[in-house]
Amino acid sequence: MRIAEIRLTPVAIPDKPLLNCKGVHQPYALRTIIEVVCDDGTLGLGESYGSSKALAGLRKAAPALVGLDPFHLHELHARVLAALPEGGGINAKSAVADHRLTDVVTSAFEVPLMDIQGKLLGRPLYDLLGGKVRDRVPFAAYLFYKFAGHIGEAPDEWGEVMTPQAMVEEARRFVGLYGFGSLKLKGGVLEPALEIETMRRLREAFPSHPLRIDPNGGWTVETAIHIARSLEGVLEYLEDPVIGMDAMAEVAAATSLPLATNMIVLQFDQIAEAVRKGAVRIVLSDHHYWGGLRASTHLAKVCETLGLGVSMHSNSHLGITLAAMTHVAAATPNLSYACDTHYPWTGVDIIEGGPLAFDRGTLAPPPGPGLGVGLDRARLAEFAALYDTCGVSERDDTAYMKQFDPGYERRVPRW
Ligand SMILES: O=C([O-])C(=O)C[C@H](O)[C@@H](O)C(=O)[O-]
Repeated sequence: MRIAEIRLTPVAIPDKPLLNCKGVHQPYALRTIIEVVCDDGTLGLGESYGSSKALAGLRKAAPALVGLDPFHLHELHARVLAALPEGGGINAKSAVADHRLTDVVTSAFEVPLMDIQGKLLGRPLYDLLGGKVRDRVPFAAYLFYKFAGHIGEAPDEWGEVMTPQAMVEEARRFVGLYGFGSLKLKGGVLEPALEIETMRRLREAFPSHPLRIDPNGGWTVETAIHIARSLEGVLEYLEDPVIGMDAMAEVAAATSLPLATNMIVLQFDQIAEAVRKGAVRIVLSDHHYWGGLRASTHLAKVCETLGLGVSMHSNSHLGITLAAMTHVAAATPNLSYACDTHYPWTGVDIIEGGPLAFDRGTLAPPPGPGLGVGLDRARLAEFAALYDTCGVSERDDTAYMKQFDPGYERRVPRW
């Protein structure tokens, strides 16, 4: 059996005006849906970033994969490296490092190949990762400060969330609708005193929910140490308070709170320095850029060996990604924190049966062989058409923020 055809479909999905330290989410988030078809007709599904750089990398590598045995994942990586000899970075979120394009592209194709493997074997994907160690995977509510609505539009159903009290209401709604048992706040948006107050109010309102805050490196070392010390005993961990390995190490040394990251440890060769410097105690995995699902379980093993915790990062995404995250989380013994997910914010999907439903904040890996999800082709066509017409071709939270506030400047750190 060999790969016969690969189809790449960029899609745009409606998103909410969610704030972070660099601006605000545009009205549409971009993704690429990947279909890998084998010569016997078996179809594997995947989902990756929708930025033009990611799409260009996927498009360039795809022809080189025709003829590949879907079980030969080392060869997949070798073919991606050969097809993208210039390499390069993608999806920069920090001053430290980009995600490696070749890892992103390998990851993007590894998921559909493993979906195919599962379908051929008649086994769920988690069985190809060592079998599941939990039946249900816990996810965290991903709380955002937000504007009431997009420019020129009526307020959305979540309304404006720009105060600590409004955030408690957002959290109540998330917990009420989805049953989430952990809460993560996207910070770096309001001035530090207000974000400290937000976390304290969340603690009062949800006394037993683990809490975390992630300003995406939006604080100076001084601010971060102040906030960390103020929230000791309140948070389970503090994610990427500052930019850079040395700055993270300085904050880590000044607080008892464990620091987590998806900004200073993005690939395997950054782990050793982080450990040497004592910069982080928890690494956030993400199969989209760590090299795939198997690489995510390898990361977990490395973290276990080094005494680091493992949690899971997300970006705006659809159900193929959520299914993949759930399979890998189900098969990762030491993934001991609830996974991040943006999924409820978009609330639409291109998978058959509509969006996957959380129960008590958890998801079971979809049943059936492979990933366990199929494509709703009408919905795929709808969001592909939206990609062509929506006017968004790159994520640029800062440019969109300037439409709300012409004086806004991108500053990291901001506070
Ligand atoms: O944990 C993170 O760093 C993220 O979730 C990255 C995202 O891009 C987040 O900052 C967002 O959606 O604004």
